[in-house]
Amino acid sequence: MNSESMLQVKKISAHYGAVKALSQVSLEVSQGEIVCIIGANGAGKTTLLNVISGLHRASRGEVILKGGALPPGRAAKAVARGVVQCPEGRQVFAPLSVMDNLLLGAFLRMKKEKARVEKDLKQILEIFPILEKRKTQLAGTLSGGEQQMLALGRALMSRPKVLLLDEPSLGLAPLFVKEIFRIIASLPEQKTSVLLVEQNAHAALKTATRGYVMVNGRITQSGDTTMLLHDKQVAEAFLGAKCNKHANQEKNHEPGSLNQTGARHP
Ligand SMILES: Nc1ncnc2c1ncn2[C@@H]1O[C@H](COP(=O)(O)OP(=O)(O)OP(=O)(O)O)[C@@H](O)[C@H]1O
Repeated sequence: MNSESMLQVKKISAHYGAVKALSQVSLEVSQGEIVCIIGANGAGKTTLLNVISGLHRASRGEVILKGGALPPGRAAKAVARGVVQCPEGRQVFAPLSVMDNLLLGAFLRMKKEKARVEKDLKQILEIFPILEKRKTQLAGTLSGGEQQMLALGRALMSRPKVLLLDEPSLGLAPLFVKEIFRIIASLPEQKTSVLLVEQNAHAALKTATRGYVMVNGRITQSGDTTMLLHDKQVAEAFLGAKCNKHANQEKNHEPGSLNQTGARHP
């Protein structure tokens, strides 16, 4: 990693009763970096985001933001420190207008930074023209793609240091998917660090600079996304036939150097 570390996850284990969902998971995100986690259904990706955002308490390990530990299981504290999660399934406030949903994203900043919040609102409406068009419409009446834009816009209204994105492209039409990833790719310009969880592994690996592969609650591979995109195991497991073909063309590439130091994770 070549710049300042923003988020560090250190040896996190997490359980649901007797079920172990995460085992010794460690990862790092630098300032203004986009990092993705890819993995099959049930691999533990959402659980990891929930641990980072304080929604689920880990049984072991710690989450460090800019050098200081986040108190485990304290979601409000995590938000106040700048860690904001955009959950799977959008979860916008259906009976409120688009505008009110966006303003709720800036709830903690409203008293002290009113002028700044208004400026940010203007900027968000520029980034998401669809929300500008529908700003008085009730959020529950928006299409799925529009709700996803709103959820992302609302998260950005809090000016997060670290944005945790859980399946932002889930169930969206291709045009919306393209637009969502275009916006995500632009976030480092605002110095926002992004940890992106996606089933659409190809789009995630194209958008992020580094990636982690999660299998059964463990990180099994990590490294530069260009490398992961060309890794045979990743291609076979997550990228489908089209990319398999691409990966097979690179038969001589031995995927042995997948983390930053060139070693595969155990
Ligand atoms: N509330 C819960 N109670 C019990 N087990 C849970 C709970 N939530 C998740 N799990 C289990 O923990 C494991 C990890 O689930 P998690 O939702 O983190 O996976 P995921 O990688 O995000 O999956 P998906 O891509 O399908 O959303 C799974 O085996 C799941 O069944």
